[in-house]
Amino acid sequence: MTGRPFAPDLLAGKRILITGGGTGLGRAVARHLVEHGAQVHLWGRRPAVLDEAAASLPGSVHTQVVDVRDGERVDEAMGELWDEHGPLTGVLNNAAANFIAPTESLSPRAFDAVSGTVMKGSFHTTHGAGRRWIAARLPGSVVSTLTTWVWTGSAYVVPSAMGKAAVHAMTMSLAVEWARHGIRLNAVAPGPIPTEYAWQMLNPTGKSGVGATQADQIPMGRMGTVEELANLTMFLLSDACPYLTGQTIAMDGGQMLAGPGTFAGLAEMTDQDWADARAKSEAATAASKAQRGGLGGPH
Ligand SMILES: CCCCCCCCCCC/C=C/C(=O)SCCNC(=O)CCNC(=O)[C@H](O)C(C)(C)COP(=O)(O)OP(=O)(O)OC[C@H]1O[C@@H](n2cnc3c(N)ncnc32)[C@H](O)[C@@H]1OP(=O)(O)O
Ligand SMILES: NC(=O)C1=CN([C@@H]2O[C@H](COP(=O)(O)OP(=O)(O)OC[C@H]3O[C@@H](n4cnc5c(N)ncnc54)[C@H](OP(=O)(O)O)[C@@H]3O)[C@@H](O)[C@H]2O)C=CC1
Repeated sequence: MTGRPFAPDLLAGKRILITGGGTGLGRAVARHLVEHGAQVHLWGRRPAVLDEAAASLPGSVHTQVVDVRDGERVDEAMGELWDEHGPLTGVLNNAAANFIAPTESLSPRAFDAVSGTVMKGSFHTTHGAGRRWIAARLPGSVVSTLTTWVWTGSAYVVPSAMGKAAVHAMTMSLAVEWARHGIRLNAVAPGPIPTEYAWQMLNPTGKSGVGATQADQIPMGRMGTVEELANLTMFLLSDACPYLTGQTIAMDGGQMLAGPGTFAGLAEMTDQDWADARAKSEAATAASKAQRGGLGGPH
């Protein structure tokens, strides 16, 4: 039970941009931001999707049609937003593209479509907000939605893993460069949280539901929830901990750390299995001791 740990005015006075905010996690997090007092701006490429999302959300929500890969359009839209509404206080780099494919089958355009959306899109948006914050001597908070692939990589989604790793590098780099301007950069790396569009890209046939999506291979035995992601994101976009910067926080129920090179699978062992294992290993130790002569245990 996640509950609502924050006061309803946690984000009062905040103006936050969510790229890719018309669907999935971006749209769901937008609802939480609005419900905690923020004015929210949604970017995406499909006007009807953005309009529908904005209409479904309570409170102050605005939309702009922006392809984040287009640096000039990002800067233009950022200027319009600031002129019409005032300075942003935060940015959520959420827009992404992805699909599973054997890497050797990818065309140059396919690589660019995925890696460019993640890497260039996050840079253009962060740069557009950051340079305005610096010019106006205003603080700001940037949060990017990454994946645990920034630490592990992932087969069959190489352009996405490369793009996310680049944004992880941007987060650490600009946290240092812009700290003196009061601009913080952090990131979240969620485990699987099922959304319609992402699952069409990542598990299109049902035959592709391997480790990444299997709840029983996650130590906590379940997928993540939108509420958990929203709470972590809101914490980072709020003034709760201004000293926190440059961090990418995994939120995956322990999935990344329970890899096949670890003993995570031993969670299946029963008490009897453990008793049998102990008896076997103690017998091996006893046999070893018998061969040591005078060189027994510690004194
Ligand atoms: C099993 C479930 C796994 C769960 C994982 C759990 C762990 C969590 C980790 C999740 C991490 C990250 C997830 C995400 O990022 S999900 C986001 C998914 N959402 C989207 O992708 C939305 C946006 N997508 C799109 O806009 C499109 O789908 C696309 C990515 C294709 C980009 O569209 P665009 O219009 O820009 O590009 P084109 O259609 O012109 O295509 C460009 C080139 O790409 C080639 N292409 C397209 N699809 C494929 C494919 N499936 N396989 C190979 N190549 C593809 C296309 O042919 C173009 O190339 P060419 O012109 O050379 O032919
Ligand atoms: N779902 C999950 O389990 C996980 C998701 N994530 C990350 O969370 C984020 C959201 O994913 P999720 O909600 O599942 O997926 P969605 O596909 O629903 O969201 C992606 C959004 O990005 C937008 N978008 C794509 N390309 C562009 C572009 N060039 N310019 C502007 N907007 C664009 C899409 O809208 P449109 O097509 O209209 O432009 C869409 O709204 C992503 O960064 C993803 O990598 C990370 C870990 C796990």
